[in-house]
Amino acid sequence: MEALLQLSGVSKQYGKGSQLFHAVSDAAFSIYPGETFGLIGESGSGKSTLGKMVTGLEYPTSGSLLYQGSPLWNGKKFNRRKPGEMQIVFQDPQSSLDPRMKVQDIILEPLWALPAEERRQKGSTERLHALIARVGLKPEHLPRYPHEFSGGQRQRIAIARALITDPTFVILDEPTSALDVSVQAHVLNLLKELKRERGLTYLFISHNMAVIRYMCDRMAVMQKGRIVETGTVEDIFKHPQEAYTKTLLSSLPSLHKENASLHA
Ligand SMILES: Nc1ncnc2c1ncn2[C@@H]1O[C@H](COP(=O)(O)OP(=O)(O)OP(=O)(O)O)[C@@H](O)[C@H]1O
Repeated sequence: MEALLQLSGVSKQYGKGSQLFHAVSDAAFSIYPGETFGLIGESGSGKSTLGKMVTGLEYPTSGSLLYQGSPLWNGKKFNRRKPGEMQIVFQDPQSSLDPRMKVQDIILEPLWALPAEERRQKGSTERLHALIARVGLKPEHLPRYPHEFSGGQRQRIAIARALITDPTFVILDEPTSALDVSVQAHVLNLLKELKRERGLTYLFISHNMAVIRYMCDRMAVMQKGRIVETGTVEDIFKHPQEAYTKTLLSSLPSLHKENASLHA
């Protein structure tokens, strides 16, 4: 099967000279259609930077990124190919949703990148109402502002916003880390259902092993900008090869409450 996304030798450096900082070094992995690929590592390990490079929010310093076999990045320019095909959901819906915009405008905003006819079709009232109902929102929520909602509801708004373009590939960057544990489980289950219903492929970024185990098929472990281990979630949980992965796994027992709520 052809990879949906294939990274090789992807690096990102910030600063120059004595300030030079290697945020991501030589990252390589492939994500196949229909899978959820997890990226785990502690804070500052470079996960978000990698996610941003995949979507063109940050440009790599070097390396190759292929989407369905075609380069996303040619060394100078990011080639978005089909607008809206790739979307991202960020960790903190409080800061990722524009507080001055109404929910309806926030959800419809990504459609402005599409050609007029497609924008009209995908932005129809019928489709918008069906989508918000699917993520657990109501039509009366549409004229309101983000601050009027709870954290979980705001993340549902962010999910609707990501899905309005009918993407193939969605990057979920710590999508539930800012939420209460009980709300987390609901949002994770919603993401799982949406993936099944829409045939989505996910890159799921998290620092939480329990969440990665619940959500992902395969995973990569990142430490200080480098990918130190890649494999199926089952293999890595049963037979971690790297000391760093073992350390991440050893933090799991303290997360048993989170696990319990995930499986509730
Ligand atoms: N624009 C920037 N300029 C300089 N350094 C940056 C920039 N963006 C990120 N970094 C640094 O790169 C490193 C990796 O950051 P990144 O946000 O990718 O890590 P992360 O694993 O996603 O962590 P977190 O979960 O805390 O977001 C961090 O040390 C960060 O300070």
